[in-house]
Formats: sequence, structure tokens, C-alpha cells
Amino acid sequence: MFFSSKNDETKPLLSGKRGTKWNMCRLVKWTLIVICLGIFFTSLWFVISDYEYQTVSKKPQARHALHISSAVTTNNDYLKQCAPQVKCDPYAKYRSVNGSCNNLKTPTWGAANTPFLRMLNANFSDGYYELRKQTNGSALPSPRVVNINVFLTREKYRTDENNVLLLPFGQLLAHDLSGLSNDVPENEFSIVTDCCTDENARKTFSQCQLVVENPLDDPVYSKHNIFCMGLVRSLTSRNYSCPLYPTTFFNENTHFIDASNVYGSSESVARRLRLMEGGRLNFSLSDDGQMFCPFQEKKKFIEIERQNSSLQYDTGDPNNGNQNLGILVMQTAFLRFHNYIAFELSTINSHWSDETIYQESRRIVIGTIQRIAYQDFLPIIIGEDYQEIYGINGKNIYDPMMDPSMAMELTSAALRVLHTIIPVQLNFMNNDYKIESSENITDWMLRPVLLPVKDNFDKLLKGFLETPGRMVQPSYNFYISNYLFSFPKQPPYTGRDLLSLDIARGRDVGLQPYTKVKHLCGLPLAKKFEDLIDLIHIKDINKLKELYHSVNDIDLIVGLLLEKISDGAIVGPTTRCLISDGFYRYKAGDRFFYDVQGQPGSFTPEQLKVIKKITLGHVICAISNVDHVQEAIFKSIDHKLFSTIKLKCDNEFTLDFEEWTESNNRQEF
Ligand code: HEM
Ligand SMILES: [Ca+2]
Repeated sequence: MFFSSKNDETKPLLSGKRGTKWNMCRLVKWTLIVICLGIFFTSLWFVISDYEYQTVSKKPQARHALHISSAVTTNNDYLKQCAPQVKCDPYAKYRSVNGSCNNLKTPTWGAANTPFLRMLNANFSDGYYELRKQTNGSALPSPRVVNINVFLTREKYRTDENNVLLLPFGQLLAHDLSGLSNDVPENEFSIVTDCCTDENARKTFSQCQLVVENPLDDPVYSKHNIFCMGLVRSLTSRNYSCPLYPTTFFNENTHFIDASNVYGSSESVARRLRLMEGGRLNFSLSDDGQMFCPFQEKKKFIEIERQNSSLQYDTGDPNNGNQNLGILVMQTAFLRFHNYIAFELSTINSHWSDETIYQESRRIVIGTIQRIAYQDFLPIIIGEDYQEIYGINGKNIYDPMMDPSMAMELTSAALRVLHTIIPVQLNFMNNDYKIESSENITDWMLRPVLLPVKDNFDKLLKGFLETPGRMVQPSYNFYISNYLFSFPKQPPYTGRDLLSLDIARGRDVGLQPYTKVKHLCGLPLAKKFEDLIDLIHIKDINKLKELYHSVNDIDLIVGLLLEKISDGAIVGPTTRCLISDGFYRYKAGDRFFYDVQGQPGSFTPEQLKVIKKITLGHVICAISNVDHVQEAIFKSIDHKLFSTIKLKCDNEFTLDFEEWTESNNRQEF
């Protein structure tokens, strides 16, 4: 209205070159015009200032000097060439299962089956897909040789102030944020090919380019005449009918922290995992009636059949849910927690539909995981002070300009630095703090058969809480460095080396070498090996000199593992920089983040207060028979010395969902 009247009124003024004769009529007319203009400009001022206020709050948050940004020009190619048209409901209260429509302007941002973000351009020797070479054109050293010479023999058997629980929670988080599958070579009869044993495979299948050569003097494998580790390359966007240049990799899981490994990253998986009754998730019962993820028939496992168990669980993360007993305990814990909340909510609101209970419970579970991730987990990894300075702790920092995608450098290198905390064994402990047994993690990979037996779930949880974790150090434990996924009913040395795998994966996805990423993080550029002295010990620099042609050839994860640990953190500065960047973006780029206000999916302020109080201790108390937990849930506390620090579940960790009562008129459904 206002603008159209403005247009009408201003027309004569703009084209006003007619002769003037001042009369009463004109005076009245001009007085009116002046008044109108006054009103117009005053209103315009208010509109502009309000608009400015709104746009300021919608602009990217003032980024701190520590923040980094992607320097890649091809990140948006997917949007231009392959992204589907997605229609979003801006008023939807619940996040979609596949993560789309979180960002209303770029609906595919953060959705499952969309590309990982690159912080630096891909580094392939042909610019497209071939593995990186050294700067002098020669092949990079075998990842196994790098492990043997730099890391393998320096393991320290020291324990940490953090407990083992940090590990499975960290892994749960890692696989919530990221999923990249192997591109398994199959022959024309769909039979999986082993790149090591099949002579022709290495020539025929490009996927086999990643096989690792074990040296003749390998301390473990050579004794058994094993000179090849059959690693394969990852699925690329081409497998999703999206040919991008250079080769681009898709995240199969939603990039957000949204418990996608509990609920699935697609509608079909989410539907399969639901009971469709009482808002609950589907489950199976063990012989003595305990709840577990649904049992599923042994399924055809990728690569070679390495699972020797008929039992597998169905989870939202088909690739990793059964990987080891630790992550399975977490999968089970959050499945139970969902069903616990669903039961509580259905008791309070007996008229709610299955859908409402499911979505509301899911929203609480996701909020809980996010809260634990940012309040309890992350400060241990990057340091409390740094997290604060970086701006990660800011409240309600949603920024629609923020790309929430997982970075390739983070998932294929920096987050994997936490593989150093994997211990050899997991302890089964009873409520009297007695270790009843211990099992090697590597003996039970993809074999979850131990979990539903007797009280093993509770005993594992208690063991996680009470066992000091492995001290972070530049070396993976010996078992995980040699015996990962050994063949069923075969000796452990038929397994692989996780560190070789991590180095190889970095090359597979085209990561830039360590020095370039370090520089992106604002740290000094290195021209010669000696320039690394600020962060890497001279002894290690000398070892690297023997392996790599130039300082600018060092694999990213190799440099990250060798960096001196930063104050207050358990990782070095480049790892910290990449993790901080990621976790800032997964928060600021998530419209459904639990503390975001003013969105259709926001918790009420009263509900938010409840969410902010739910710790992993509450979750453990709600879903297990563990009866005491410590408030600092990831800290290892000697129960003999500090028995009073352990709090009783019944007294201290009760949950109350009264704020979700519909009759409170706080909710509209
Ligand atoms: C017992 C504990 C763990 C084991 C046995 C384990 C093992 C593995 C294996 C075998 C892979 C696949 C490697 C590849 O093919 O490239 C992997 C990937 C990965 N791991 Fe771990 N891991 C563990 C814990 C953790 C933890 C605590 C973190 C970090 C908090 C972590 C972060 C990652 C990440 C980010 C990936 C890449 C995920 C993807 O995109 O698919 N892992 N891990
Ligand atoms: Ca996710």
C-alpha cells in the first residue's frame, strides 16, 4: 500500500518540469506531499533499520580469527549439476530423516548422499582420481612402511584421566556425522573380488589401487608370508550417477548430529527401524528379556565375508552398527533411551499418535546427543577454553549461510586421530566394581554375539565407566595395528592395520599433504623438513625425512598424529583446528540444533532447561542396571579413593518430561 502510494505521489515530482504558479491549491498540494514524504522517509528509516537488524542476525556470525574457510571452487558443483529439486515445508516441526530441508535456501545441505565438503582442493596425481604422488613424481611410501617406521613400536602403556566411555561415544558421534563405504570390486557374477589374492584384479579394477604392500621385513605379516593388505577405494559420486570433476565423495549418512545411526538416513531405513506402535523403535529381546536392536539375518557383508557370527543387529548405520562391542553398546543404549522416552511421553499424553510420540522422542534423543557432544565430549578433545574462544559455546547461533557438511579432511584424517585412544581390551565389570572378564576388541569385531548374553551389556557399560582410557599418543595399539577384521576362524594376523588404512584412505579421497592443511589453519608454512620443528619432535622429523621425498609430501594423518598436543586438549593444533571448524559448522549450520530458538522445531524455554540437564549419566541410569555413575561422565575416578563422587542413579539421575504435557498448553500438535 505504502509503496504504491509512494510511486503515485512521486511520479509528478520526478517528471516535474512544468511551469510553476504558486497558488493555494499548489501550496496545499505541496504541503501534503512534504508530509507524505516525511511519513514515507520516517517509515523507510524504520523499515531499513529493522531490516538491517534482521539481516545482521541472519548474516554469518562474526567469524573469529581462528575460524577457517574452505578455499575450494568445486564445492558447489554438486548443487549446479546433480542436486535434486527439493520442496520444503518451512513450518515443519521435525527434521527430515535424510537431513534435507534443514537449510531452506539450500535444502540439500547436510542431507545424506551429498558430497563431503573440501577445505582444500583435491589432490590426485592426474587431477581427477589417480592417487597422489610425491612432489618429485615418485610413489608415496607404503602406508604400512610409514606405520612400522614411525608409529608401531613406540606404544606406551599409559592410561588416561578419561575413561573408556569416551571411545564408544566418540565413535557413535563419528558415524552419526559421516559414512563412506568401500567400492567393493565384484566380478560379472557379483562375486566379491579379493584384490590381494586375485592376480588379475589389481589390473582390472581401479578399486584395487588402494592395496597396501607390506614390506619384506614386516614385524608381523612377513613371518606369515603376507605381503599385501587388500584395501579398496571408496564409492564416489559416480556411483550415485553424479560424475563430478575432480572425484567427489558422498556422505551416506546425514552430515548433522541427528542420531542418524539410531534412526537411519533414509525414509525406508527409518520405517524399517520403527515399531509403528507407541512411538517406539523396533527391538528384539534377549533370552532373559533385555532390549536390543532388532536381530537381523546374517546379511551379505561388504568385501570378504569376515563376520563369523550368525547374529547381526539392525541399526540406522548399516556399515558400522555391528563393528565392535563398544559402538553396539551405544547403539543399544540410545535405542533403549528412545523407547524409554516414548513410554514416558505416551504415559503423559495418552492421546498422542505413534507419529507424535516417535518424533518428540527422537527430538529429545537428538538434543541429548548434541548436548553431550558439545558440553561433555568436545571440551575434552579440543579443550574447554579453546572451545569458548572459538565461539562454539555461543547460544542459539544458527546461521542460514553456514554449510553444515562434514569436511573430507576431518572425516578422513583429523577425527581419526582419536583412533589412538582405542584400547586393546574392554573390561566386563559388575556393580561391585569387580572386573569379571576382559575381551580383545579385535576378537569380536562384526561379532556381536557376546552382547545379549546374561548381564554383559551392563557389565560392559560399567567397564567403560570405570576403566581408565588409553592415553592419546602417536601410535595405535598393537592389536588394532595388525589384527583388525581378521578372517573368521583364522589367526589374528590375517587382519589389517587400522593406521595403514587411515593413511591409505587419506590418499584415496585426495587429501592434501599435512603442511598445506596446517597452513590453512594459520600455522607457518614449511619449506623444508626442519620447519616442522615448532610442532613435531626432531626425532620424528628425521624419520619422516627418510620416508618422504619432501616435507610437502607427508600424509595429513601422519603429521596430525605427530603434532605436540595443544594445551588443555588431547590433540595437536591442526587437528584441533579441523575439529573446531567442523563442530562449529554442525552447530551453527543446523536449524534444528537443540538450543535454536524461534524456529518451528524449537524446544520451549522450559523444555530446553530439561534437555540441558540430560547427561550421559541420565541415559545410562535410564537404560541399564548400572546403579552409580560419576557426574563428569568421561572421567576415570578411582572408586576406592573417591567413592562419594559416584552418584546414585535413583537419587541424582531421574528424568521428568512433564514439560511435554500437552495439557500445559505449552505445545500445539
Ligand atoms: C573401537 C573403536 C574403533 C574402531 C575399531 C574403529 C575402526 C574404524 C574403521 C575400521 C574405519 C573404516 C576405515 C576405512 O575404511 O577408511 C573407521 C572409520 C572412521 N573412524 Fe573409527 N574406529 C573406532 C573408533 C573411532 C573413534 C573413537 C572415532 C572418533 C571419535 C573414530 C572416527 C572415525 C571416522 C571419522 C571414520 C570415517 C567414517 C566414515 O566416513 O565412514 N573412530 N574406524
Ligand atoms: Ca547424522
